[in-house]
Amino acid sequence: MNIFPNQVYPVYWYQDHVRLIDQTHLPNEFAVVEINRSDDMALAIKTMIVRGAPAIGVAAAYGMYLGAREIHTDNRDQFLAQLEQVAENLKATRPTAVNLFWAIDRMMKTARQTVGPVDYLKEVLKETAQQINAEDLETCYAIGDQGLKVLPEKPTKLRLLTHCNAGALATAGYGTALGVVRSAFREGRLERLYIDETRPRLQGAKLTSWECVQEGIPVTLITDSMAAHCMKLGMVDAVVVGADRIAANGDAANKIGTYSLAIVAQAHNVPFFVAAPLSTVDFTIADGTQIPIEERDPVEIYKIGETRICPFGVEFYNPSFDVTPADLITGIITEFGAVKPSELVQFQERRVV
Ligand SMILES: CSC[C@H]1O[C@H](OP(=O)(O)O)[C@H](O)[C@@H]1O
Repeated sequence: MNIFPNQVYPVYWYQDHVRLIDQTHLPNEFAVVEINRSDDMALAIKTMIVRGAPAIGVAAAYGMYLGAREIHTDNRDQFLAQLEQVAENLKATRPTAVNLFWAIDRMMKTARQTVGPVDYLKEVLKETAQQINAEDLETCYAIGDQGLKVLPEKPTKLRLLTHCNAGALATAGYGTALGVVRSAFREGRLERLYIDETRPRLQGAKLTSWECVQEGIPVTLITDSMAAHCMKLGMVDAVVVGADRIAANGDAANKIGTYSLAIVAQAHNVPFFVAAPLSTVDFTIADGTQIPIEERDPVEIYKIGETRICPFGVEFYNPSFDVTPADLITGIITEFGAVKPSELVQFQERRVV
């Protein structure tokens, strides 16, 4: 159940187009962009106007419908062949979050399995994208409440720490890791949320802080390098983060800096939870070594705003994600329950594609 009056929805259908909150403008400007074409949706995903594994899955699903709408043929085989091209264009946007591929594959499967004229296929694709959107919101509510069951029982009011943004802005709404935080806050079980700023794109500082301030959730912003010190001082009762792709053994890819956070949490006996829907679990890969890691433009490192922070002449390395091994993860919180990483396989049959 959502009791937050200021809930935000980063991606949704409106009249005859898709609307996205432009997350590159937050927290200083709340801007909404209208997306009418599949190519524009692909660009919005690539440039992180919309970002966050489940959110880009929902966006890609709508991108598939927008692309279907642009195909002008009554021939089913020609329609499906052109829709496959739309799928490939959307898949080329970002490689790590499996939700993108899960949503696109679900849309393609729906098109192939639907009997009827092309116009009917288009209508079914629109309904499927809207269904994926609605399902993800319900999934986040469920993840939030499943997380409550595994958070430490003491202290009654917890001090949680999160990394990056796994909130409403990264999903269809409510959030995964931040969904657990919201559910804890709703039940009076949250003392404070510590937020890593999350260099280089600062999703923690810009997005997670913004979401929490909107809803009166008490937050403290720290730099990524402060997390170890905070845990050493006993300031954190548990860590809850999101994920972009989880392998069958429970290894989890998430925003760069998550792996080091998990090491520090283990060193200080702080429980470390990954919150994610089943659509984020990739059962086709055995472990995290097979998860593709996106590398982004180095400008994200060397510029803060318009200010260059380093001299010319240096090289850069900008991996956007890292992989936390399953043995550093206390539990994976899904919409069907929280499990040890090794127990994730029990949910494999419940992952809808
Ligand atoms: C709820 S998944 C959010 C996940 O996605 C973020 O990556 P990005 O901002 O690059 O899309 C980050 O890894 C979050 O944990």
